[in-house]
Order: sequence, then structure tokens, then C-alpha cells
Amino acid sequence: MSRIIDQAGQSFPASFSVVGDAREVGEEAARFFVEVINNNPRANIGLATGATARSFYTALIKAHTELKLSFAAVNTFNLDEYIGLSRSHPNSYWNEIVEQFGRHVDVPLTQIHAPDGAHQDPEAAAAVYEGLLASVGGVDIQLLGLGRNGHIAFNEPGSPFDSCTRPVDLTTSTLQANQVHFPSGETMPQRAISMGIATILKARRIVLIASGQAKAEALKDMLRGTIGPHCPASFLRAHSAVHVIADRDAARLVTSS
Ligand SMILES: N[C@@H]1[C@@H](O)[C@H](O)[C@@H](COP(=O)(O)O)O[C@@H]1O
Repeated sequence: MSRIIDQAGQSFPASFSVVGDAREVGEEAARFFVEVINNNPRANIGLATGATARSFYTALIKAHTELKLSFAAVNTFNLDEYIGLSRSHPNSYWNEIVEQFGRHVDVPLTQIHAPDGAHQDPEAAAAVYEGLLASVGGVDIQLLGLGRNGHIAFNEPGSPFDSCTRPVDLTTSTLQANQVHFPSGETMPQRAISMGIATILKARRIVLIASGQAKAEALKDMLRGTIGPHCPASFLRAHSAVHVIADRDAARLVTSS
């Protein structure tokens, strides 16, 4: 894959790995986080939910059990949370991070952070979260998945470059993709609190993961299309330390082989 050189002469992405399958995507992504935590055991790490991230958490847990990597002083920050779900709801994103990762390592659950989806005033909860991120000195390394429509976190198409953490409406595409995670008959939340584009771009390093054919168009738009709110992930091209990891299916429209 050829790099994109923007007007400032910057190369994007900083690195691009195409691996065989979803498991390898997670393993490759975890290497970046292990390196950051080895260098700084008190690192602030930004976490993503979703199916693609599962193998990433499996790899981090393996680093804990086999390499004795400690998360005891790490703080984690979710990208987003559904509005209307308390932390204890089985489908809350806070709970997803605890179940997939937190309870399998030595991070105290008080150091797992997410926007408060149950707050009566979502605007206020979003502002509190943005303030929390600033008060801890920002995120050292942020994991991002990629929505089929090019969203990152829950920044749906139309999200502005300068957006901060805020309440957002989910699009039909996202609702269809995520409804499967809720029990049949249960209507999923239609809104969420999400870190904004500007919030995400403050992270010192970003690792974006994509797996499967359903992400191929979005990955192509992100890397090759015009930069703009129609494809929120394209705004990542304004950041100098983005590492993209995709499996062959997701990368099929941006690789020649
Ligand atoms: N809000 C989440 C994102 O943070 C996630 O990265 C993305 C991809 O999810 P998946 O890996 O399940 O396709 O969509 C969800 O809607």
C-alpha cells in the first residue's frame, strides 16, 4: 500500500499492516499497547468496543498472563457509551470492557472510565468526560475500530472535525450493525455519548483496526477518498501517528494483491 503524502509533506498512515485474519489484527494491535505500557506503566489507554476488538483484548490478557504485563497503574478510557444504559447493564460499553478485558487482568475497575450513559443530562456527562480526559493529561494510545459507514467511535457521517465529546444520534446503518449484540426483542439505545473527532485526534498515538469485507469500502474511503465529514475516519489523516492494521478482507480495495 502506498502512503499518502499530504500537503504538509506528512506520510499517512505512519504504518499500515495487512495481516491474515481477525485474530492477527488484534495481536498486531496489542503489540503497540504492550510497548506503550512497558515504557509507561501508568499510561492512559483509549479503548474501543465491538467485534473487531475482541482478539485485541485476548492478546492483552495473554500479555498479562504470559509476559506478566501489569495494568495495575493503567487508566482506560472508553470511546463511547450508550445513552440510557447504566454501567451495570450487560450491553453497556463500560461493562463490555470489564467483561472482555478488565476482569481478566489486574486493572482496578475504578480505573476503567467511560462516559456516564445513565446521567440525566447527557450534555453535562459529555462535558465531564471531556474534562476528565484533559485532567489526566490525555490519552497515550487510542484503539479505534471502523464503522461500515466510516464512523470512528460514534462519530457518524456529518461529524465535524472540531467536535468534542457529546451526545450523538446513531444512524440506521450503525443501529442495524449493533442491534445483534442486544437480546432479541430488546430495542437498543438510539443515542450515545461519544468522544469527538477533535478529542480522538488529541491522542498521542492511534491504532485503527479493521477486519472483514464489510469494512473494505470504509477503509478505502478513509485512506484514499477526500477528507471530510462524509467519512469521519478520513480526519485521521490530520494525525501523524496513526497505525492502521487490517486483515486481507478489509484491505482488499487498497492493496494490489
Ligand atoms: N461504537 C463502536 C465503535 O467504537 C466500533 O469501533 C465500531 C466497529 O465495531 P465492530 O468491530 O463490531 O464492527 O462500531 C461501534 O459502533
